[in-house]
Amino acid sequence: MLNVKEVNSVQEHTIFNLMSENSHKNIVYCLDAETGLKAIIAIHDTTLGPAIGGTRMWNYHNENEALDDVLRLSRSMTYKAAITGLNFGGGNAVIIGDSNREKSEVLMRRFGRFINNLNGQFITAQDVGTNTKDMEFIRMETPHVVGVSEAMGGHGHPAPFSAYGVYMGMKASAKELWGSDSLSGRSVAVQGIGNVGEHLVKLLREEDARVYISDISEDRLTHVARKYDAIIVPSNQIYDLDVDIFSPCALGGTVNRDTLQRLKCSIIAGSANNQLADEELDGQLLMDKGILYAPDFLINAGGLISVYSEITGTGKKRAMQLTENIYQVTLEIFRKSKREMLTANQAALKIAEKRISDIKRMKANS
Ligand SMILES: NC(=O)c1ccc[n+]([C@@H]2O[C@H](COP(=O)([O-])OP(=O)(O)OC[C@H]3O[C@@H](n4cnc5c(N)ncnc54)[C@H](O)[C@@H]3O)[C@@H](O)[C@H]2O)c1
Repeated sequence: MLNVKEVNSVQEHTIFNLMSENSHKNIVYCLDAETGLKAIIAIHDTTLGPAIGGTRMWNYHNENEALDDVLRLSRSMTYKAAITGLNFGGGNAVIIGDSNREKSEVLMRRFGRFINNLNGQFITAQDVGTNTKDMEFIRMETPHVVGVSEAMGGHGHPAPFSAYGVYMGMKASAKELWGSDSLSGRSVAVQGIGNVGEHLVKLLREEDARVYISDISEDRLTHVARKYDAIIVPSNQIYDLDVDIFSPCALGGTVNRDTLQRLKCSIIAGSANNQLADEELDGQLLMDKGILYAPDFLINAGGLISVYSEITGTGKKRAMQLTENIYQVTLEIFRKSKREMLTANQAALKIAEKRISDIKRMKANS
């Protein structure tokens, strides 16, 4: 059996290895016995600006699962900001716990103090399990938070912008595949109808698409099905539907070797971060199967655009215009992917990485 020193060195070795695998810059563990706060903040890259990213509260099975999630989420924020042309770096935070039972004002405010200690290196906003009210609790302890209500000078929840960007990415995918970007009469399966999913269902139904929905929350299902006349399917059957488009809007990793054997769609376009369990392998499998994949970190950037305009004061209208541009960028990515024989994900990553390295060089030389 390992002694404490050996255990520590094994853990240290593992975490450092994980950090260096994707060049993460910083990881902060936040623990507070009084409030029960257990959180991890990961900063991936700050070449373009301060790291920005959501705070997710989720009942992770263990710390490793939380660490894995925050490392992947923070990395995708770096590329999301880069490809969208924003001057932000990538970061993310996760709070370990059940957001329905364990969230409180003091817990969020204590977490806000940890963010404040980073002196602006990390700015946060809503994600799964956190809402506008939580961001306002964090704001009581630090200015480094966005997504607060309009009454407090913010743009409110960024989800409508995220959903609009996903919708634009979906329409661009339809244009690429079918020659028309109309989604009228098309069938779409939306997995996860939370903040983003519900707004997306609204947009799709307004265009007269046939929409199937799944969620682990019965309340959400009943609410969204009634409001938008969407068709409920059991969670485990969403992958087997014979639909045109699959839209993952819950958690990451739902496009993987197992689900790819079941999916019958022609397009995958959704809001969830890190949809591909294995970017390289699953990206290639998608290509081999002839499924067009709209890269998640590109088409779900509407929320980031919204909080960027909150910080810069450029207004909601401008944020919507920038979000609409996701349509054009998605088409460009598909063209690059065909031209250079890359998966769509690789093509998008290449553009994002180039912007980061160009700016890094420019800064180093001036
Ligand atoms: N909120 C934003 O503006 C934004 C921006 C970019 C990316 N995203 C990503 O989009 C996704 C959704 O974000 P959100 O803000 O709507 O979160 P949310 O918490 O409001 O909604 C997530 C929904 O998914 C459901 N869900 C969880 N596991 C599920 C499963 N296995 N099957 C079906 N449903 C399941 C939850 O019950 C919930 O209703 C997340 O991956 C998030 O990181 C969100």
